[in-house]
Parts: sequence; C-alpha cells; structure tokens
Amino acid sequence: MTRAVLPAFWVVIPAAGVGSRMRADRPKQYLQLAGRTILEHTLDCFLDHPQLKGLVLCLSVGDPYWPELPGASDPRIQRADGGNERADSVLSGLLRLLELGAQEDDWVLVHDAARPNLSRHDLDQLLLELADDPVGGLLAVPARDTLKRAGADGRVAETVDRSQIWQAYTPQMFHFAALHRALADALVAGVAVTDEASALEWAGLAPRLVEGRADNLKITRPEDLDWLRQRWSNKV
Ligand SMILES: Nc1ccn([C@@H]2O[C@H](COP(=O)(O)OP(=O)(O)OP(=O)(O)O)[C@@H](O)[C@H]2O)c(=O)n1
Ligand SMILES: C[C@](O)(CO)[C@H](O)COP(=O)(O)O
Repeated sequence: MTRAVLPAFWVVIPAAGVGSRMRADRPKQYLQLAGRTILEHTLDCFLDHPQLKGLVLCLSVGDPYWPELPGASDPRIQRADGGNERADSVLSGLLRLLELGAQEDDWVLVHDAARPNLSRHDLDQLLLELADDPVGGLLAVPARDTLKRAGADGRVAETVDRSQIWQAYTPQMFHFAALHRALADALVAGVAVTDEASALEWAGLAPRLVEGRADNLKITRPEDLDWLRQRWSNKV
C-alpha cells in the first residue's frame, strides 16, 4: 500500500548540552552557521512541516542564550528543562509532550539540536517508511570506512566486519507511550542510553534502520562546523 499522506508527529529537540568536545566559548548549538545559530537552523527543519503537531525544545536550566533569539517568542516552540544526560533531557521533553496532549500511539521524533543539516527528503522518507511500522526506527548510515577495534596499547586489536554496521543518526521515531516507557525504565535500571533506539532495544524491540544522508552530521568537533560552514557558504 503506498501511503499518500505522511503521518502527523511531535518533535523533541534535546538542546541542553554544553558541547565540551567543541571547545567553544558557548554551547555549540548557539554557534553561528550562515548568519544564524545552529539551533535555529535545526528548528527550521521542522517548524514549517504541515504534519507537525508540536515541538518541545529541551534547554539547560538558566540557558542565557535562547531568550536572546527571535524563536524565544515563537508560539510553536514549547520548552522543557534539560537534564544531566541527553536521555534525561529527552525524558523531560516527553513529559512536556504529555502535558501538551500527546496520545499513546502518536509518533514522536527526537532530533539532536546539533544536527542542522537534516534534509526535508530524509525527514519525509523516515516518516513514510515508518508510518505503519509497529516499532519505529531511525535515520542511519551504513559504515563506509574500514573499522578497527583498539587494544589497550592504542594499537589495532582487530579489524571489525563492517558489513552489518550502521551509524545511528537522528531523527529517531517512536510511538509516544512506547518511547516514554522504554526510556524511563532504562534510566531507572541504570542502563546507558545514548540514543532512543537503544532504550527500545533494551525493552526487547528491534527499531528499523532507514538509510539517510551522511551529511546529516552531528556537529561535535570544530572541524565538523568548519566543514558545514564551507558547505553552506553560499547560503548566507
Ligand atoms: N544533557 C544533555 C546532553 C546533550 N544534549 C543534547 O543532545 C544532543 C547530542 O549530544 P552531544 O552531541 O553529545 O552534545 P553535547 O553533550 O553538548 O556535546 P559534548 O558531549 O561534546 O559535551 C545535542 O544537541 C545536545 O545539546 C541534551 O539535550 N542534554
Ligand atoms: C543520538 C545520537 O546522535 C545518535 O548517534 C548520539 O548517540 C548522540 O550521542 P552524544 O554522545 O550525546 O553526542
């Protein structure tokens, strides 16, 4: 069956990190890219989507940067307090969605604030491919380089078979109740959850991998932003 209409969805944007690996003078989501902050570009990936039900932005308590941006007065952007880890911030965002009226089977997309280069094609492809999926899934990219496992001595211990290795990206798309329950249970159990899919996996489910563009990169280190600034130099 070809689905004519994309499913409606909520969005949670974890944006409460400090960006330590970026070694900048402010959290990386507030660094400039083509004349605006990285965070503003990321929000723009979703705010005009016709199927968006609502968006929750998870910010660190007392974040001094967000109030200075035009988006701070945008009624489409609801706020939630971030937590110590990314997963805590996401859980806080899910609780805000509950207050906003999210229903059990509503689709929720969680997308890193640090990924401003998400294409509309990848977003709609994720929505289309998972619209009728019983579990949900994530954008991901098959490993493209030879992979090495490091030994304690800092030398190669082995070359890893990469034929079934994928890098997890975001958005990650799951039903509200299933994601909320899996994430809350995993955190209570002390499970290290670095993405939403790993919480669903811990709950015994198998999220679907949806291949996306490798340039939907997470701005993590200075060279990542240098590359994207160069790529976007004609966007200003
Ligand atoms: N307690 C946290 C930690 C991270 N994030 C968000 O999760 C996304 C992915 O995390 P990461 O790239 O690790 O960001 P930071 O934690 O800020 O970076 P670092 O690990 O280098 O400090 C980012 O948009 C970040 O703002 C969050 O909302 N709350
Ligand atoms: C969610 C994520 O972007 C998927 O690759 C990644 O796990 C975030 O990890 P980070 O260490 O919080 O950047």
